[in-house]
Amino acid sequence: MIDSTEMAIVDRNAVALGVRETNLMESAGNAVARAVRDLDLDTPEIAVLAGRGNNGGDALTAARFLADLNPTVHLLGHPDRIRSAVTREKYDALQSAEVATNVIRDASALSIGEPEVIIDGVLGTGVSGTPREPERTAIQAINDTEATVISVDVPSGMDVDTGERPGVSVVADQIITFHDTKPGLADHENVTVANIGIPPAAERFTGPGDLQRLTRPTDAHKGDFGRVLVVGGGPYTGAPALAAQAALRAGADLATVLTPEPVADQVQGFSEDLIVRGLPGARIEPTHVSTILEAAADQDVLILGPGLGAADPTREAVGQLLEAYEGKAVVDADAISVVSAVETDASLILTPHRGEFEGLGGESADDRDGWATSAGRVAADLGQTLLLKGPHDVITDGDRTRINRTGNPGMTVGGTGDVLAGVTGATFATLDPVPAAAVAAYLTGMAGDLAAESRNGGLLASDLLGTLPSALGGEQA
Ligand SMILES: NC(=O)C1=CN([C@@H]2O[C@H](COP(=O)(O)OP(=O)(O)OC[C@H]3O[C@@H](n4cnc5c(N)ncnc54)[C@H](O)[C@@H]3O)[C@@H](O)[C@H]2O)[C@H](O)CC1
Ligand SMILES: [K+]
Repeated sequence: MIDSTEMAIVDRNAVALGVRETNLMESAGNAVARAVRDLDLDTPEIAVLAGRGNNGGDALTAARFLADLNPTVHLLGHPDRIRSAVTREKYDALQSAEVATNVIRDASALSIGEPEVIIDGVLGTGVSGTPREPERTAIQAINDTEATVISVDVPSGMDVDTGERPGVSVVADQIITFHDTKPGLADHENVTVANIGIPPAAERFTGPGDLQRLTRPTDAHKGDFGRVLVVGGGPYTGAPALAAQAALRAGADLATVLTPEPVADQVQGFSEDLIVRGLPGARIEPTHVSTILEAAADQDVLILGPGLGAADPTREAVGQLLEAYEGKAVVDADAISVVSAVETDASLILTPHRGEFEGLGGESADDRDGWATSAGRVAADLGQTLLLKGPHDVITDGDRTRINRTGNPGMTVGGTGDVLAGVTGATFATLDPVPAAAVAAYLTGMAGDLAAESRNGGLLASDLLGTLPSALGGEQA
């Protein structure tokens, strides 16, 4: 079962793996054509109703596979308004093959007669709201016939995630859906899931499709995209600054750093973009917990750990903080080992490297699947989400597991973990834990790959601050 957001991500990640969209559409169209032939009708009259999106493209492809049965195609709109090149390519092939086509410029021009079979390629997962003209008239015309109706992917007009039919929608005899079933099809008794050649890797591995989760509405305003609070520093000063800057570069609106007084000026010195507040004393300790909780109250995500050090008072403070905090937090570095010792109602993403992971009771493994299994077990035991860093990162909450393959050996340089923690804080502000960690791992690794591309060696963690915006924009190394 996969919803339309995940399907669009998987679709894009399949293309990034090298599976061409035109081939996906060929497989989709062929599956629909096979369903028509399986009706075993003797030279049936077939009407193909195609919208201007890729759902229409699938239907046009099916028409070509059925050309020997002389189908009639009804294209809803002028060919020049076909949305994608791949659908336009299928349309052009039909025209070259002289398959009978009516271009429906206006709903009143639609006349589909009394076909025995209708292929419903009017609207698919790209529908938004109630069907407008001429799709609306097409849907009604389909429902007014006695034909056997085969819907491409989803019955046109249905919201495939909810099954709702806000306006008119096709009453299908059969639905040929692609790759995996969809939530809205659960109640339909005749759904066929067609494998269209999208490999499981397109779901398991992160890719550029994951960035679709970060789309921003245009009417956004300050703070919509996340206020993050970094609690770090003490023995170290660069770490909290890197994490906070990375959060901003990855899309957070505001980054505040709470750090011990003696280093507050140094941390501020790294960047005027940060809001830095000092806490009394040389390190974070239990007396600071109430101040931190108060500051965290109007933030979206806490990033706990960069540069904190492992002194006992600091560990004690981290434990008290986690026991009292009920929001979202990224837990990194020395703060990680405290998590297994406390009860918390917070929603956490832990970002351990392998050593910190073993400190949580994780078992080392000699292959990626072994690490993934072990990480799933630790995540399930903790009831939290893990982003286990490695040559390939493992993201898991014990139920869903993703693998991130971006990044390069140059990123073992100090500070990249702080950057990852910051990026994760930014994504976690607007996404659920597993998608947030998956996008963050992909982005940080891609930023590292882009930075490494323009150098041979000598990568610095701060270089990633410069390439994160390109990675966010979908640029690939
Ligand atoms: N997921 C896969 O692996 C594959 C999916 N395929 C097919 O692609 C469609 C989704 O295509 P998309 O272009 O995103 O959208 P649609 O074709 O569903 O519709 C968009 C089309 O319709 C117009 N539109 C949107 N809302 C309305 C409305 N309320 N009234 C009228 N018109 C509307 C919009 O303007 C566009 O023109 C998926 O379902 C699959 O069938 C791939 O082809 C194969 C792989
Ligand atoms: K459809």
